[in-house]
Amino acid sequence: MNAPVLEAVGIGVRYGGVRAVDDVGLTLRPGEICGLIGPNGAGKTTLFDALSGIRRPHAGRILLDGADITRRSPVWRARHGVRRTFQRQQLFGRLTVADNLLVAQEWHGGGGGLAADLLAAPTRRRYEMARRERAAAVLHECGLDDVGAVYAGTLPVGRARMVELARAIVEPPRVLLLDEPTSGMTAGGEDQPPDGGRPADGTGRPVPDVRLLTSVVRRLAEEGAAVLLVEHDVGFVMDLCSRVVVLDLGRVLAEGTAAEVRADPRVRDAYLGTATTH
Ligand SMILES: Nc1ncnc2c1ncn2[C@@H]1O[C@H](COP(=O)(O)OP(=O)(O)OP(=O)(O)O)[C@@H](O)[C@H]1O
Repeated sequence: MNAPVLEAVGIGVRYGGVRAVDDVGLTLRPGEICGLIGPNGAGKTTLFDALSGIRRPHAGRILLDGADITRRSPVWRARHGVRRTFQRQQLFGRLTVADNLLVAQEWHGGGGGLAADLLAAPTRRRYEMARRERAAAVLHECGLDDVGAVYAGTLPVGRARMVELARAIVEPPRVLLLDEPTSGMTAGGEDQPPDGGRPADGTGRPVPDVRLLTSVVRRLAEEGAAVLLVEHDVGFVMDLCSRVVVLDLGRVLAEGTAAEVRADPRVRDAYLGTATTH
């Protein structure tokens, strides 16, 4: 088994008296897609906040390639390949979709930063072209060809979520944390009218966002990224994830393959009885 890329050991996060995350351990290996499920308030987003550096845990350590990054900033983590999307979108609404990706490339180091600015003009142009090609390829893969010039704030929720994903992966991630990525996305069928530039399936209809998302996540994992996703759609999680971790009241209630977790009576009692199972 390959070495973990990201490890969380004994993580604890409190809000005043509330133990939102309590002694949680988690290991992510390159190439795996891991689901994080649990009832509302279980601590999933709080754990994401700790892993991505937005919230400092009061207990525990977070390791990237075995090195302690617990005190590193969110920007440092993003630059080192730990990327996330948010439950409530955080796009730059007054920038175009293409510019949202451009800004992410600068933040994530793909722009070359000051080093690129100081290089001779031909080298700088090569950087610039490579960067634009990567952005165009990711926009295409995410079904966003037709909205590159559109202001991100004007997009419907599902497509804005795809832009968030595109922004997180425009420079290749090592760890990708997706917080409820399918919420607001079309699953396909009659609710999704054809529109120009989007990839079409065999029937000529555009490929639904959820299917695009699935294929992007699988491609990233095949290329060695570790993916952790929070999702209330249990059917989606069970289909996509090789491993599932169940949180309840801030603690890990169960962990295993999708089949193991589904069969666990404690998980059924705490969560699956009430969850969405498409
Ligand atoms: N900013 C905050 N201040 C105080 N308490 C908070 C805050 N954010 C979350 N909590 C509490 O921490 C606990 C964990 O919340 P969290 O949002 O991490 O759960 P979750 O599993 O992501 O829930 P959901 O599925 O509803 O998004 C809950 O009891 C919640 O009320």
